[in-house]
Amino acid sequence: AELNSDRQGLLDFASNFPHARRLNWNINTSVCTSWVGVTCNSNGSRVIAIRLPGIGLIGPIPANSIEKLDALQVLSLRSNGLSGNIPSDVSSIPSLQYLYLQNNNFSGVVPATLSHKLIAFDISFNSFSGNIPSTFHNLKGLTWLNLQNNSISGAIPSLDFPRLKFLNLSHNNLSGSIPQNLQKFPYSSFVGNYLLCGPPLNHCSSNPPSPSPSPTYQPLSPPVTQNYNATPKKKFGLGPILALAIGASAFLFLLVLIIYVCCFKRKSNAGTGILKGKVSVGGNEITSKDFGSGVQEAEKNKLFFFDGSSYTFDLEDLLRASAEVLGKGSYGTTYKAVLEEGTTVVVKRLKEVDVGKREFEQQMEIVGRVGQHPNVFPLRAYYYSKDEKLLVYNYMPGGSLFTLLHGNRISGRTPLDWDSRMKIFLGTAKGIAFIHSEGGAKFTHGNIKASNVLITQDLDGCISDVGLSPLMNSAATMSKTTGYCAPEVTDSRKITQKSDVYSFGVLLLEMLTGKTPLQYQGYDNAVDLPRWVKSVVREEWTAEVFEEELIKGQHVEEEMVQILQIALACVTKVPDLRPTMDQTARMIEEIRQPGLKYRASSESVSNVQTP
Ligand SMILES: Nc1ncnc2c1ncn2[C@@H]1O[C@H](COP(=O)(O)OP(=O)(O)OP(=O)(O)O)[C@@H](O)[C@H]1O
Repeated sequence: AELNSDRQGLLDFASNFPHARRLNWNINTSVCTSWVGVTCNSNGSRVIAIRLPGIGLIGPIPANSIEKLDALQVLSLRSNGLSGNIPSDVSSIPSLQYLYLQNNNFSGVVPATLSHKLIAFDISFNSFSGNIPSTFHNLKGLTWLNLQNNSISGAIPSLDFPRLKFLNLSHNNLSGSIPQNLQKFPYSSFVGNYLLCGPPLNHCSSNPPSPSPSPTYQPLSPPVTQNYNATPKKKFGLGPILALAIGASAFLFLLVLIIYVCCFKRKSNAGTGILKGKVSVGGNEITSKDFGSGVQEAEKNKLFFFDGSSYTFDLEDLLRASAEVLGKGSYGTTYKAVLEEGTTVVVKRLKEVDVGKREFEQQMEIVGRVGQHPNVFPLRAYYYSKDEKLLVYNYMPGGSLFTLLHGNRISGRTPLDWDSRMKIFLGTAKGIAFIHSEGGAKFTHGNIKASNVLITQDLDGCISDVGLSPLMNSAATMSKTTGYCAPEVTDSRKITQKSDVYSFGVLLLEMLTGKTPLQYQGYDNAVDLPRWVKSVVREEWTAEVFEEELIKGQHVEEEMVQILQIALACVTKVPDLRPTMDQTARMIEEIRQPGLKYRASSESVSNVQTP
């Protein structure tokens, strides 16, 4: 019954807009699966999000329509031609968390009745007037508030937004001093309010600035009473009048220049979104082929989110985000993208995908399932079109194991201690073992390496890029994995669970030696890390294998030797002699918990020469 009421609300809304026919909201199709821009909860019983950005809706929001959707969490109607007031029954839907109405023609006063659950509220670039209501006080969870470019006047109330991360009140008619608790926001949050003062704008002077204040202007101190009769009136000569005229013209010229510069800046800022083709590399903005270029206009809402993802942005939000290139890997380019509402995600733009839509979607379904293990990095959303394939992940501020191991050394920071390494050995092994248990125990990873082990907040290892190798052109995927690649894998079709075990063995050696596995030249003319380690061990120089800093640690040598044995078992040349990933994980676990009494049944471990 509730879904019926949601459906009716949507139909009542659409009935007001001739363009809405394009939405394909057909009474005979399923609201949750077929209606464009509509998202339901996981059991399909309620509509929780409406995202209709830039689809040409013109006119007022009809009464008695959207307010019927009383489980709605996201309402995005931005970049349309909507006008009139925002019905208070809509803005106060109790479950509403994200309200995006920017870039429309709304007018009237800023809505005072808002859902207490609001996290983001954006009504920028409209024609709202009136004051900022003091009822905003109730919005304790607000992280994003954008009221820029309206005609809002009056003083800024001293609002307490404990979670606010983004604030923009610029280009309104606000006046008075900026409340202290908002002074931490930048100049750009307040600029363009000529009667506003105090940090980060100019300090407030005791005389209210001219021109004369608006009716709601509240002077900071009582106005200075002027006794006009007290001073004798002076007659001005031609000189001062000329000076005044020149001064006034110079001021006008300056004003025009400032307005021009502001407009120009706004235009160029609008181009920093990924869709606009500007991304930054190492902090420098560059123009590059953007990852939105293959997105068709009609497909902008087809971002597929996995269950458990708390993100509420749509594809257009993503494409407008400002982006920074994190790196170019064998599967494509990876971007860190910061969305308008402040969320940071990672977007992988796949190149050379070798499969059709159906196969891609089937693989994504498995990837979604595998991502439920704590040591497997979950995919949050994906987009597929003929020309563009995008994958969305959480951003991990801890970076990858590669940076932790090798980046730290470059920057002179303390190397990873042994306990942390043990935790990462075990976590990563468990993650890969879980991957191998999926897909009828036939699933593989195919690209295990240090940059694909992301580091969680509690310093655990989480294996990323899961399930991508079967999607890719086989030659392309092998280009960057040579140092980790098992000798039998000549192209990606030859990837097996045992070749993953080999790569994991290389990863263990990398963490023991502190050396990168690629093209290592060393003893015995060895060219890769496993061969180098084996040659050193054969010469009974075992201690030389370990990273110097590790040797300094106390009582860990025995554990290090045990891990070395496991690593060498994993990099055994003959695939069948390598342990399984599950066995490997359990062997690592047993080092710290001998009570488990696990012994690998494989002869592989006993084959390894004890160092
Ligand atoms: N979710 C994430 N959070 C933080 N950093 C990430 C994330 N995903 C990837 N990275 C980092 O971004 C960089 C580029 O990643 P990408 O996966 O494109 O390349 P790669 O791991 O070097 O190669 P490959 O494509 O073969 O996996 C790597 O340093 C990687 O560790």
